[in-house]
Amino acid sequence: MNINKKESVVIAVREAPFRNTGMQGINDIERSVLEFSRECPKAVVVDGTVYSFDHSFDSKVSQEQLYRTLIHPLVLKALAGYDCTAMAYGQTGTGKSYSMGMTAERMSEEHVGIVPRCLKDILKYMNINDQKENHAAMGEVFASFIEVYNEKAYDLLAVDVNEPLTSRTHPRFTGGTCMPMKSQRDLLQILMLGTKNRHVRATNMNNNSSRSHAIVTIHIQQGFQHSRLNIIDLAGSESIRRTGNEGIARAEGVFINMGLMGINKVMASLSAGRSLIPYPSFNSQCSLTLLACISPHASDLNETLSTIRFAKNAKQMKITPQLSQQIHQMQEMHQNGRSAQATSNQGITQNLGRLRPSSVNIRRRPPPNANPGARNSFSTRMPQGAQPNSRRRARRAQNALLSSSDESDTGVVPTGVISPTIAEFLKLKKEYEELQRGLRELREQRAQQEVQAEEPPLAAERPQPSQLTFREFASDLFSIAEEGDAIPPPPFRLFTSSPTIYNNQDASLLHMSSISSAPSAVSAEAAVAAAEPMPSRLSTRLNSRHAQFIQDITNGQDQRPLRRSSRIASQSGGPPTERNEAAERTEGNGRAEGPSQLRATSALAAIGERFTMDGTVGSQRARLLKHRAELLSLLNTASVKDLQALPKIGPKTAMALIMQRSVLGHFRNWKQVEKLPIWKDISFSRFAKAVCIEIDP
Ligand SMILES: Nc1ncnc2c1ncn2[C@@H]1O[C@H](COP(=O)(O)OP(=O)(O)OP(=O)(O)O)[C@@H](O)[C@H]1O
Repeated sequence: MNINKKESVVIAVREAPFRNTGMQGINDIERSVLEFSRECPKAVVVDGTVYSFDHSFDSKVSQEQLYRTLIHPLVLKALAGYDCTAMAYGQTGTGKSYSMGMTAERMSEEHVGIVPRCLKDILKYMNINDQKENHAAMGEVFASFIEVYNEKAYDLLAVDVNEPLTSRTHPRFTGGTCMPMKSQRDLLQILMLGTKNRHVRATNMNNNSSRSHAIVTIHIQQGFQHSRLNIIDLAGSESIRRTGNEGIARAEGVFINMGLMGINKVMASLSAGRSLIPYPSFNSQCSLTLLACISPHASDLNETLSTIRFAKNAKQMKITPQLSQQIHQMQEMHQNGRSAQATSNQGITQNLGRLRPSSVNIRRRPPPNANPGARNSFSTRMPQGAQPNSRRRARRAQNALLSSSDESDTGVVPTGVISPTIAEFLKLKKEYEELQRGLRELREQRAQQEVQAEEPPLAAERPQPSQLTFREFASDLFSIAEEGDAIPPPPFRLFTSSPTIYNNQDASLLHMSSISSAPSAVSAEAAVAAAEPMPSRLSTRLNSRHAQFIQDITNGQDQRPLRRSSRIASQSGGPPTERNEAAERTEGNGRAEGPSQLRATSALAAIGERFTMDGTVGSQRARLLKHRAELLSLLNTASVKDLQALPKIGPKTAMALIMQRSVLGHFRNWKQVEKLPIWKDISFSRFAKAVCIEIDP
């Protein structure tokens, strides 16, 4: 059986009888706004306008005639293996439930609706009955009954429908309890159970108004073929103003209208040619027959016109019916990634009697090797304007990063590392730059001295302590001893959380350099010992001058005059500042230590530190690693604005960094940072140089 596209969507209108208003004779007075003509059986005239459909039925049409004309062809399609849907749409009280035959009331044959008639024919065609052993049966038939109430799906055949766990299911409900059907009695049972459980309420417009959308699905199992016939009784669209509903009924009305709006959207999608629709009974492969129920009342004209519009739009839907077997095979292919050939026919059989997956709810599978924890992160919105290519590149890079399990990088953030603030970092960076400059000058000076020096005997060359002032010594080393200038702190100590390096006696610094901050505690041996591992590139002369100077300071033989400020400080006995404390410490020598001496001490510390570093690669490396770890910690905590304060980091890079950080959780090591795709415009090495992490110990 081949179905052409035109036959796949069939639209019909049916006129409802006049409502019983309770007012005697009113129906005799009121004229219908609908006109039907025998000459044009497909047309209906609404308020003077002609609308044409596949079928139009006036109020006198019988249930049997309606079924034979409209639904019987659909039954034949279902028996041929196609999924089909018959749906009633329209204003409340216009006979949708009556037409569909959803009620279990005992009624005369003429009033029997579509569902029982469909089942009767299907059982007959399949040679199924409950009298015989069904040896001659061509297959099996099952039925399910579900409702969608307030946007939630309920299995009306569940034992206790009010039990939330058994009745409430996923919104994209695609199946339900399937009962085997062998006779009309079986159907009556499920209709009784279903209608008993279904939400119905008396309203101004209908004494028995359905408050939910109901779906009876007849499953036809013929060998390997499994097709479905969905019969849908939609709740009626209602104007809250006209129904006068309040409370729960009003809320129900809102949900009903929302659900109908959803159907409108699906219809619009199908009209636009989209094929991925997440509804099993309303999709691009499922043949559809729509029965639009309209009211003859002039007072309902707006609702009638709205229903007519809905029916006209429904005709625009692009549906390409496919054999349900093909659909299931496609579904299996998509869901399991297996070939259609491998699809187990047994699986289809097993699906019956329990929830059956949607035949078209195909979702793209995530990449098999994707990190499950990070999968959600990929759905994180990319910055606006990001091109698909850049998104792809970013994803690739992220995958690479996530799959990299290299934890061996020495920049791993140690626990307890305090991240410096951006302000601190920038200050430290400035200090670092000054230090670099100072060291550069020092190297140049040393080079000059080495060229000039003719290596005289040490004893003769070494000046007397009294002859060597701090200024002379410091100028030898740093050329920065001008009063008020900062003394450069030692390298690699800068990038810690403590920015107070200038003109302060940093205890830890001195400790690290093996020289105590108190001159009295600096022994000549310690100083000489600190000076001993003098690097070969320092001249011997410089080395000896340094050692001599340390000894002079230790012995209090420095003859430099005190500065006025220091004298005042020591005399006033004011609050003990660091400087005053230092001054007090020198009381034993009868002299207070002034700023020059403090600078000297700092300079000593710097020199000692440097010597130690030159002599001990391990400590230098440790400081560098600490700096790197701290900076990495900073990258893990700073805001976009703060990150932009870093050198080489603009708004785009900062934003990208934050995004990558949110994807990864945090940067585990510098290798991860280096591999980020954000370094396209500026190379990572330039950034590393700018933030001083490229220094290799
Ligand atoms: N063609 C018809 N012949 C005889 N009675 C009808 C016909 N259409 C509807 N009725 C009667 O009208 C009343 C309302 O019909 P029905 O409950 O089917 O409306 P509905 O559109 O399903 O309303 P709702 O959307 O509120 O559920 C019922 O009592 C029904 O028996």
